[in-house]
Amino acid sequence: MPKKEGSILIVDDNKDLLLALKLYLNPHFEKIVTEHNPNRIKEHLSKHAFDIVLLDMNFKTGINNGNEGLFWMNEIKQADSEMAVVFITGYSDVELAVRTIKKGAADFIEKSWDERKILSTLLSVYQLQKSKKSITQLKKKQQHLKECINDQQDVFMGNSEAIQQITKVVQKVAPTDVNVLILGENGTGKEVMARHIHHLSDRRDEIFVAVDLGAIHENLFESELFGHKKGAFTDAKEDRTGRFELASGGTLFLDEIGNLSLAAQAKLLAALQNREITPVGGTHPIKVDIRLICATNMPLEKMVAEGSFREDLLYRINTISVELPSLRNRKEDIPGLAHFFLNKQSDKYKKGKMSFTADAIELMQDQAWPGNIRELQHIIEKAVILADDTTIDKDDLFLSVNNNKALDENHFNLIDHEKLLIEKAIRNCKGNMSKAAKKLGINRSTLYDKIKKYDL
Ligand SMILES: Nc1ncnc2c1ncn2[C@@H]1O[C@H](COP(=O)(O)OP(=O)(O)OP(=O)(O)O)[C@@H](O)[C@H]1O
Repeated sequence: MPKKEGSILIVDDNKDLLLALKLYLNPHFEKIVTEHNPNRIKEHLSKHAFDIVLLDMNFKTGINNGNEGLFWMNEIKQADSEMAVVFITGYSDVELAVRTIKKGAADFIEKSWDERKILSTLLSVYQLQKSKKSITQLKKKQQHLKECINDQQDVFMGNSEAIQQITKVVQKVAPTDVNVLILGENGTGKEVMARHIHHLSDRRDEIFVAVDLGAIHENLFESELFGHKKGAFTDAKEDRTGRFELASGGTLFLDEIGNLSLAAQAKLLAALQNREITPVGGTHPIKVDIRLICATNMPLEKMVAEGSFREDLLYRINTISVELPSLRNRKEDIPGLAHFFLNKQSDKYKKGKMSFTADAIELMQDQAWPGNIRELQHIIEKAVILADDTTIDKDDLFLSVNNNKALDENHFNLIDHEKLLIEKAIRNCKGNMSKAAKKLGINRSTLYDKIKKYDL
């Protein structure tokens, strides 16, 4: 016996018919409520979430124009516009039936008492109703996801020369459908930039799907990206939609593209060239319409020269490429970013209005930030959590002076670099001068001479 599901309210003035229908339908539906008085329909609807109302067309004897049924259907639709109403009519009146369906009825059944037909009509209306409900639910979820995407647009881009240049390019490129490759060190905001491009594009109301290719096992690459059919391999317990299909209509963001094996690169290239994918175990290809944005922190051109990245794939993904600067190369943006994170975190941890001292800002601008914006964000979050009052000074950042301190890429003064290296070695060796000297490749007395000379 199949699982009983679905609930029906049956409204008819003929009590014998109500009883007969209830007995007959009982094994097939989870809940059946019968009512002979149409005035009580709304009361029933307010008490229970029905899937279908099975409604008599004519209640008053002698009148069979169906108007009464249409009146009650309107009442039902006012209470619940999505409710499926199926009419019961004693008169084989096709015109009337068509009129009811035009007005919003899901279907109609005749009182001719063809049991199988009644059941099959109700079951198919129920299935349709179930699908409609899940579509409504999916739309709500999609709306929620879009709102989350918009939330993530809460970013601080910055005013540095480098960022202004990039913003100009991005504004031109975003509304087109061209593929974009975003380069940059870890934590420089590649995903944030990809979302920003999506947000500025004509696809902004569609989905943005991000895939971290570095986190996908080689064996699962195809199934993850192109989907699979139930039974295609041992663990394929049911059909699965791949990320390409999921992103169709919207933007697909492939992060860490430099991590793909050559075999996976070939499969990806074929999908991008044909703009279609075939799920693992599937028999026919599915068209996909995606805007592709890729990102990596790896030197793809060098990898092409070495043979570990396909040149044709690189050409396909980098119609336009954007290189995000490291944080140490956009120091002018550090105060803005720091304040942006400070406001966000102080709101999150309900710390009230907080501020930095000038020394704290200076210290942050002096750091190397190997983890870039992500690291800055973490440091500020930690400082906000641990702060005793609303002002964050340099000591509250828990960054030791000169820790991670970096010199600008264009700083070529040898002495400055030597000083920095000596400090770093001493710190690394926790003050053990013999070890530090060994690390630096000099003897202990030379190290002391240099410490004295540079007043370290
Ligand atoms: N412009 C920005 N404004 C605000 N926050 C940002 C900005 N750029 C990056 N972030 C924050 O920094 C963190 C890292 O950003 P994101 O994940 O985009 O970097 P990524 O370059 O893609 O990193 P990875 O190379 O590790 O994948 C995120 O928490 C993000 O919210």
